[in-house]
Amino acid sequence: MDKKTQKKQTETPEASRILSKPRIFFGLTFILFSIILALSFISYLMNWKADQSQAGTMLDKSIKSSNIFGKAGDWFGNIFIFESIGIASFIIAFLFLVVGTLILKKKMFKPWKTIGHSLFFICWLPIFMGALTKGQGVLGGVYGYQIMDYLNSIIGTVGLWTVLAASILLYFILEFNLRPSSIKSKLNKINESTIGKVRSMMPDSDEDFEADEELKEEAEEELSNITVSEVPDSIPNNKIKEQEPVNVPKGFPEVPVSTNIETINTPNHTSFDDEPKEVAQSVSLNIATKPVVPVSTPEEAFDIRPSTPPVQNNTAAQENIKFNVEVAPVIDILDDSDKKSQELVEKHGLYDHKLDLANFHMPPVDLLKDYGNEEISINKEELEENKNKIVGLLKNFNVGIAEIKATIGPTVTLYEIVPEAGIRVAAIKKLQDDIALNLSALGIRIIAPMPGKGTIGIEVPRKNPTMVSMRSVIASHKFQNTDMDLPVVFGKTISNEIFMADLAKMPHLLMAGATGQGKSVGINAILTSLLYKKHPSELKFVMVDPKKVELSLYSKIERHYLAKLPDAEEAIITDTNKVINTLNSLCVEMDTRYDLLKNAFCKNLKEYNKKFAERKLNPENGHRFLPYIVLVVDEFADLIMTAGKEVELPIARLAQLARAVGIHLIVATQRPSVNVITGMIKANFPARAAFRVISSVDSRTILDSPGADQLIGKGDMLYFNGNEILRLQCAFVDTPEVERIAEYIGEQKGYASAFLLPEYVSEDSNSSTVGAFDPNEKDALFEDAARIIVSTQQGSTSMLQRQLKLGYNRAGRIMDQLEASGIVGGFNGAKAREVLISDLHSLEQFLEDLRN
Ligand SMILES: Nc1ncnc2c1ncn2[C@@H]1O[C@H](COP(=O)(O)OP(=O)(O)OP(=O)(O)O)[C@@H](O)[C@H]1O
Repeated sequence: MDKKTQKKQTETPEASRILSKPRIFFGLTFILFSIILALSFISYLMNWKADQSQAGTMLDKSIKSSNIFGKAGDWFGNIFIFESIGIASFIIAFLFLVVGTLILKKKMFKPWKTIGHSLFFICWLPIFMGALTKGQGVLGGVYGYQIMDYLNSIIGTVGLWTVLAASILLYFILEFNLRPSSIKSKLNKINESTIGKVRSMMPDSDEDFEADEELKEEAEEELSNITVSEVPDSIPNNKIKEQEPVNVPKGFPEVPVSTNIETINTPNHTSFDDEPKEVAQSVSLNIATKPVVPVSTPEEAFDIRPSTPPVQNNTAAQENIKFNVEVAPVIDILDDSDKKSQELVEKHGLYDHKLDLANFHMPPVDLLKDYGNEEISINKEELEENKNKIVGLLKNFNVGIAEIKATIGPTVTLYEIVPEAGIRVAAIKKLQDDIALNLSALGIRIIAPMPGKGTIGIEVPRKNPTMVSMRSVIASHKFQNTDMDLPVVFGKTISNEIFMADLAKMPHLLMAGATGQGKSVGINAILTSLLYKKHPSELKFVMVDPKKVELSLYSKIERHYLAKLPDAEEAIITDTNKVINTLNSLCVEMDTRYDLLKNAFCKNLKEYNKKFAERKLNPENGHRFLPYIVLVVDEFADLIMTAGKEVELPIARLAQLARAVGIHLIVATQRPSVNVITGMIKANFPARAAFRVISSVDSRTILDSPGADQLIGKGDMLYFNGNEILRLQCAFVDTPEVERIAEYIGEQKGYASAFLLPEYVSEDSNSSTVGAFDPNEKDALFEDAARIIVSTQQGSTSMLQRQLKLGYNRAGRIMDQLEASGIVGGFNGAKAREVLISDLHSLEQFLEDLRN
């Protein structure tokens, strides 16, 4: 069956029209035979009396026949007309014609319908002719007469005629859909000459033998007549034909009157005036298939109201019901704390974290050096030379090029190649190393294929690169109008666009690059962009610089932007031991921040600070405005070498958890080897920046792919954002520029000290750091704190914060005093401290002793 359908599908219309020879032969034979039969019958009817005697004398040459087809004609006439069905024999001849046309693939007749009609008349006509001629003549044939005679004897003459009339009537009603309304509408239509029009527009109307088809069309026209307002005159006839599925069913089914009837408008309503039920039928069918047409004036609508009284009653009833609509007022339910915060906001306004340094001025762009014209110059000779080199080289590897396009960036030109049809990118990818070797000039990087482009990219360094100055990117519209939380402008892309990323979203950055390749400049570019965008109250840096010289420039901004441990002399940490304490202190700060966020029901720092600004968080409960903290670690390899796991663990912990509380890490290293950038660290630093590294192994360590070893240095970098690798030219900011910025900030009024990180006391230095207890210096809340701790038996600083409504630092100091006095044990990591006094009575005695 499948084969058949396939065959059918593959046959073109022309092919299907070509007839095979047997087909032609048999088709024509049938048609010819039908003609012979018909002519024989006609001839027989004219001479049957004379010829009847000749029947059975077929082989007797002496007897001549008057039939135009001779004795054969006589024989046919005798067999079919006389001895069988009378003039209904013509239907037999006609059926031969139908079969002939079907064999010849002439779709003149619908075979099954034609056979159906023919059979009816083959049965009906002989009886009718038999009854009409009362057996005289040959018009009814022997069968016709005998059946008529038989029926006559059973049901009588009247009964016979009734049966004949009823059967022909039923035939017309069922087959041709003849009912009074359609006859009437047909007559109307004829009057309006629409049938003539429609038929003339139909392509094969002359071939349309079927009377029922014609009647169907008339029924459709009748429908289209009802919806004349919707069907423009210009709609061709085939549009009307499309309505065939809406054909009026043969059995006149009862169609319920739609309630939408009133909205139907028809200009022809007069033709249905006397038959409202019929109208309702047609209309509801229309509703099912066509959109309802709104009525402008109800008078123009159908006169069908009697058939739809419930609708009117309903409408009337609906009109009488009073219908009130009330819009519920939006009830703003404020709990006590919300009310209080609203009152505070009304009284003092939103909390402004910048107020402490209200007169602070952000550094102006002028502090950055103007390096002059940064427009990219196009060197046509260089472009041509590189192009020829690339085309020639790829030819050596049998890689044809269909198209080549160059995009000139600040330091490199990207040649995008569309390979010739048939050359697979995978094949070129295989050749990547060979091509790179052949294009051995430093800095060539092949990207096969270019992500999302289907081309191959070859990056070739320019002979005269254009420098990207920090000033140009900071002054750019893009940077000035950014809404990023921690905007970092790296430089420009290969297509000379300014590239920015949000450190808050990165959320931590791993940087690598061999010495002298631009890593320090890169860190300065990052810090500069943050300094140009963030107020000192919003951002604090924790700087770790084992090399001691790289970040020392920033010491001037200590009281504005830097954070340090309470006991640290300098904010920029250079001592490995202090680095460990600082990193752990950051972990404590992270935990504290999580506690604060949890108590404030906030998911992240931004939400928390917003709530705090709206005065919804009480500072007495330890809440405070939380600045972003950016930890910058230069020479990470050095730290790992000296402190190993002690550094790696807090870094990994911070990297894993700190993003939500606004602590972000920038970790830079010269040697991106696997023992420095361990799997644990790498997994938590999705954003990576690679300057030129020494080997492709290093490149793979930092970026998980080669390429960083092919860079040309001087700020040429690859940036991996977790999805794709981008080649960038890092913005250049020189040391004097950074100095100027630091000076500008440092000269302004700052905080009393650097932002103090929570104190972290390592287990082995417990006794040494918490000094001896001095009762004279004890905090005013010392005794209250001691009572809380002993009564709850929990040595927790955050509990003290909550209970005594203290800030973290004061609570921490009290806890240190409690430890020094021997009420609580030493710092116990994440766990609460041990409480050394078991009950309040003992405590009171202890406090009494202390007082004395
Ligand atoms: N973005 C840049 N644009 C132009 N030149 C740059 C850029 N970055 C660095 N350079 C040049 O490269 C030199 C070295 O840069 P940088 O000091 O940043 O290297 P480094 O990788 O930090 O080296 P080290 O690790 O030894 O400190 C700079 O003095 C400068 O001349």
